[in-house]
Amino acid sequence: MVLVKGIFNQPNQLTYKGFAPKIVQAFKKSKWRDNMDSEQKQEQTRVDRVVEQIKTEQVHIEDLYAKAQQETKNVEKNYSQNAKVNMIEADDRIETAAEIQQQKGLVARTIENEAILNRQITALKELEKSPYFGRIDIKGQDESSSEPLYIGISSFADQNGNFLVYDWRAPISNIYYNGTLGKVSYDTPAGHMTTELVKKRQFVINDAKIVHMFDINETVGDELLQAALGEQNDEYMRNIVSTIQKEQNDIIRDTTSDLLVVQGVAGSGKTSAILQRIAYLLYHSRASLNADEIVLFSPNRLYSRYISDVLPSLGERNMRQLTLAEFFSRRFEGLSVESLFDRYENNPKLALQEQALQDWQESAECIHAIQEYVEQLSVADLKFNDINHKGEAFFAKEEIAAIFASFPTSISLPNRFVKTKNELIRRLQKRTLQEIKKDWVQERINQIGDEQYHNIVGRRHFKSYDEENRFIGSAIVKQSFQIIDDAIYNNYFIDAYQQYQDFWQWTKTPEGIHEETWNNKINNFVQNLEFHKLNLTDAAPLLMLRDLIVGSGVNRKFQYVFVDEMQDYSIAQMMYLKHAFPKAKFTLLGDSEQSLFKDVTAPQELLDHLEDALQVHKANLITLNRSYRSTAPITKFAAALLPDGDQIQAFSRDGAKPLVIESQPENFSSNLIQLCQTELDQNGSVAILTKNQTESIAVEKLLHKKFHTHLLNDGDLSLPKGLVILPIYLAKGLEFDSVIVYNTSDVNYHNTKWRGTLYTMASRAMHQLSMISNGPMSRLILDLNSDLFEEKELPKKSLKQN
Ligand SMILES: Nc1ncnc2c1ncn2[C@@H]1O[C@H](COP(=O)(O)OP(=O)(O)OP(=O)(O)O)[C@@H](O)[C@H]1O
Repeated sequence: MVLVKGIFNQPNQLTYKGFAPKIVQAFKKSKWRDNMDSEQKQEQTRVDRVVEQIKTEQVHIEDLYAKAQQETKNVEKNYSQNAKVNMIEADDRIETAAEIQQQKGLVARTIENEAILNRQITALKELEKSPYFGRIDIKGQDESSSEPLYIGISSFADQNGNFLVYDWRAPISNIYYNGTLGKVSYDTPAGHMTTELVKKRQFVINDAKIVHMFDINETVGDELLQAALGEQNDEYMRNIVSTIQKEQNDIIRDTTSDLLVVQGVAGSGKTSAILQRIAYLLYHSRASLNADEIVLFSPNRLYSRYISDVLPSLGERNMRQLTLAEFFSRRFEGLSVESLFDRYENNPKLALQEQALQDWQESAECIHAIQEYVEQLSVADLKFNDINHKGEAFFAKEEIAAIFASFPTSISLPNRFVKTKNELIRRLQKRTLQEIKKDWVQERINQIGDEQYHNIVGRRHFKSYDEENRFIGSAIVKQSFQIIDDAIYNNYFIDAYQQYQDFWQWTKTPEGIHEETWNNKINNFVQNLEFHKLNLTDAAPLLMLRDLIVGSGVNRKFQYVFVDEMQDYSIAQMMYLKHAFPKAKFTLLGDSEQSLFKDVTAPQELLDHLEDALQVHKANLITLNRSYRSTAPITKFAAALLPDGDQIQAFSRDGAKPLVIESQPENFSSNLIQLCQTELDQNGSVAILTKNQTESIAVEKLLHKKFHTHLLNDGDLSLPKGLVILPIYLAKGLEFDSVIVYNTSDVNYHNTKWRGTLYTMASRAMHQLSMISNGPMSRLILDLNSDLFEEKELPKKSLKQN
């Protein structure tokens, strides 16, 4: 047992969920019992004192906040007055513009100031309820006594600058998470420090009252974790700062790796770890990193919403969040890019040849082939498009090619492309000036209505009729030529799709892929284009090709990229992300066993592939094998579904064994209804997980008259309480109090390739798991050791009642 010493003030009241009665008994008799009252009293006195100071500080900050709000109002008022004046004369305009700029800066600063104070108030309110969760007593080498330090969600100092609470992210706090009693070390900006850890204590403080106190020796005691995990599922994920485990702490505090790969079993805290990692990074690089420079690729929008509260609860702003489908859609305007879910729903089975081709397209070799192709391109190979205006070529492709060819080949392809763009813009400006003199423009000027005149002219004064005529003419032509300007700006004068086809003709058919499969692929690509569709497998290579030619698509602003559920990404997609965010450090998390689309890859092999493909200097692999989400019986059951599941360690939390219910077709509906009712009676959130959307729709039809059901789909943004029905791919990253896996019949889950899917479904359950089949149960389940589950025959009587 990790517990060294426990101190309870009121042992009889130890009803806190998750605390074993054995522990309570042990401490009732414990020899430290005599000290308990006085120690906890002392700690409570300190809590009271700190809370008093927090309250005083809160009053002070609230006062500053009120003043800041007033200041923002004043500055904004000033700004809008300044913005109105002096727009008539050119000189005045320049002066006003400068003033407005200055005022804008002022507004932004006061708003920022207000936001900082607001965040401080929120943090203080949290601290007031629970000022800290940990205490470490450390003793320097030459010191005779130890010094206690208290650790909480944010730091708090008294008026003399003495820290009453240390932020959990402060260098010294690392000892709390990492150190066992004895000699410990920690890193500070000033270097590596060593000290002696003489005491480590955990607190549960609710509403400024100490509910529990433990003295522990190891990272963070199981007791507190038990309590945290025993609670019911929330609509939003919670932060885990008071119970971070050692391996999770390694992920959170890694600041040196360019590529951090985390392979963690289901429920091992990968998502939690990255969110606390983001909070940690924001704290440590406060001056040089802000939340807008971090992007998290999430599996779906439900997940995005589910995790959206963690960073704010730690006093930080959320990072940007995107799904891969959203990212691609933004880059292919006008095309509908297949999502992972479309692929899963529509095309689960590929013939061997098609699979081989898809594997190639998703590999590093495909991206390398694209790079080689682009390097050898000559002007003659480039597929230029005419830029059209009113059905005619405004810039013919021959003219564009000639401009391009006029730049020396010593200049890189993307640079020649940019120069071509600039030349086209120059030519467009010249033609704009010529166009003004044309009859159609003069006619339009003569017909111009009052409203349009005012829109164009505003409050300007002209010295002559000619000047006014030129001004209005230029506005009319610019409006008409806008489409050309856009085409140049968006690189529409290169036909990336034709170029991509050319790449397919140029590149050698990879080994093992038949010529026919290859040609079919090209035809299929062209056909899809006609319907404005693009296969997901084509997205990364096509974007890479386009970006390498035109030199676009790169965002150097982002410093960190996080990818959750990385097992659902291809290496080609990862390479594209690295290309798109060249300055970013990458943290990739996943569980290859939860892959719905691919085979399992060993963690080290995956890291080697990624290290190679992403060309990073410092790569680090961390594996997490302990699963926290589910009770031990559920984790053991889920692990047994996998051929190599024995590496998964269950966290010791008791619970009922998973239920396995085989129903005859005639009883299936009533059994399912009965099961739902039982689960709803006992749990806040119950999810029926299906293989796909079609099944989900069928379940909803069956149940909606009996229950208030929520059928979830790709577009849903929030996770309601009660009974939800969703396909497994939408449940990625989520968890529910109770999970019912729908129709685990042998017909539905016959093949061993479904093991990963069943594992993913089972591992979504926190407290209760049921598998219900229509007809004979899947062998994948029945073949498990029968100790792992409880087979349940639902009583006929109650079935009739339903
Ligand atoms: N150290 C911890 N303290 C308290 N709770 C934890 C801790 N680690 C994980 N958990 C809890 O365990 C559950 C699973 O965590 P999380 O979702 O981060 O795991 P995951 O590895 O991303 O899971 P999956 O891959 O299955 O989606 C969450 O409820 C989380 O709050």
